[in-house]
Amino acid sequence: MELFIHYLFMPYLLEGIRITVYVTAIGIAGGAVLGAALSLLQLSRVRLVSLCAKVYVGIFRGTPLILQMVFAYDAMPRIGIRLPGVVAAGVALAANEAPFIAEMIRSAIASVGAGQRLAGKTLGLSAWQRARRIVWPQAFRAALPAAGNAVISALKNSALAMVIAVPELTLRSTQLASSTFDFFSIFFAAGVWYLVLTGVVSLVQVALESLFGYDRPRAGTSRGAVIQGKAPAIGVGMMAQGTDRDAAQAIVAGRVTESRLEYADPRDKVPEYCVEAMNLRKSYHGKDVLSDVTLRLRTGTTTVLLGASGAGKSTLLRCFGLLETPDAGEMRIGNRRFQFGAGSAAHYDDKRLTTERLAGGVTVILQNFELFPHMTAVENVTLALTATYGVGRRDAEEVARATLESLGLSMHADKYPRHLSGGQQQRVAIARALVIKPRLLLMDEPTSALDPESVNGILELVGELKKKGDISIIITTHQLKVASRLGDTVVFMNNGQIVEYGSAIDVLTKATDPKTIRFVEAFG
Ligand SMILES: Nc1ncnc2c1ncn2[C@@H]1O[C@H](COP(=O)(O)OP(=O)(O)OP(=O)(O)O)[C@@H](O)[C@H]1O
Repeated sequence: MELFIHYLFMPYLLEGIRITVYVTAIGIAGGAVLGAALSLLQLSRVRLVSLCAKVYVGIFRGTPLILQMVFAYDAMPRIGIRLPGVVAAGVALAANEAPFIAEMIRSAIASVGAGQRLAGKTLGLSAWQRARRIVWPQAFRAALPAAGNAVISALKNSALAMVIAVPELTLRSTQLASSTFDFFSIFFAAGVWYLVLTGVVSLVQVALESLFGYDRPRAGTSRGAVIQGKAPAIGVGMMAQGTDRDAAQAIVAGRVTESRLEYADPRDKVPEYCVEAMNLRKSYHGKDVLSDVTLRLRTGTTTVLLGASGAGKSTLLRCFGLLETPDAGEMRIGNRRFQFGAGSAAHYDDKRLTTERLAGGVTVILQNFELFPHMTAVENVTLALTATYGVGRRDAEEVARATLESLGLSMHADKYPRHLSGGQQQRVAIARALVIKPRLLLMDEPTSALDPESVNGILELVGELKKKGDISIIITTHQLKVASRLGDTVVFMNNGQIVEYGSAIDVLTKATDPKTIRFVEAFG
């Protein structure tokens, strides 16, 4: 035992630990930079670039680290690069770790669903803002466990640096043991030090996971607390009441018009129709999903797109929301006109569609809410105000809290989405959409994931929104209850076509199309 303690704190071995940590640090830092570059290069549209990246991955993943260490130390001087052993070992470790880190980054980014990016688009965020505010923070959290493993494996792999005579912990232990023949005490002490180092990495990993996890408690600001302290108001009809809320709404109104991206269409130039579609067509992989859709929806009304699963409702809604571009046809959203297909000279890229969406005051509430899980409810609602409209953080938060309060969510403003019920999450999604004062609100299956009680709550909420009359709403659903309660107009879709159109009562009770009749009978 005495010998073990003696070796445990022996300066000769402690110096070995310092070198081990140094080699590992070079390996991880270099591997992270190289891995990030590799993950980007592998996605390159230039085939030669992506091919080079893949060849690199193939070579460094397929050969032993020990060979790479020897190669870095022996071969580099032949091309005029002479590195000290410690650095050569770190560089070889970095080159070896890079493909694994690239894979870790790629899978962490892929773990952020497409719906999250789409939700960012509905709020008007640019591609850069979506990456920075939505994708990377979630990918970072997803990568933390794998990153901890990568550091631990680099720490252990650094022992291979002994083959190029780097005096790290393992080499020093070996040298010491071969001169004293006290193998057990020396290797036991070295093993304990490796455990301490990997233990520290694990602790840092756990701390980071908890720091960036979705369960950490979040306190509201003092300004938020003032608004939170009031009795919750149920229903959007109450949004206009109460001086705090008026003030908050006035703030956003003022900031929105001052912001860098004003509505291109003034609100007083209200068109008769909020949406006009002429011969819209859309196909995926050669299969027609929308066929010659022609439709006109009056401004200020609520339209329900009804139909069986796969009828094309969501696709049509995404086209109206400028999240998808039809292959052919014409569309008018508010005062903005769009032409698609052969006769159109317009190029609708991501940036143009975002600008048009903002100009038309269009937003979409996606199926399954798509709240950002790394943000609290109030942060979700604040995002579009700060990122898209340039509202200051404090003002934006005040407006967001007021909006949440008006939807009966003041008690939940500082909770993460995973701590909210389905109905509460849907309300937050509605608050996130309403806070930017849309003129056209598109809701994709807003009640499909909810229990009957929450469905009634959402129907009431949208009903109150309708009463305000300054917003046009389009809802997709396959629930007749939604159509009968909310639809001024009901459109029945089948196989990408509109087969029935009229008032809710007409479509639900006097339909002439056989598919519609069967659907109403089956679900009525
Ligand atoms: N991005 C896509 N790529 C390929 N096919 C797609 C895509 N989006 C939709 N589709 C296909 O288009 C058809 C219509 O889908 P859509 O989601 O519009 O129907 P829906 O009526 O909204 O159905 P649901 O009620 O189940 O949401 C389906 O067959 C679907 O598989």
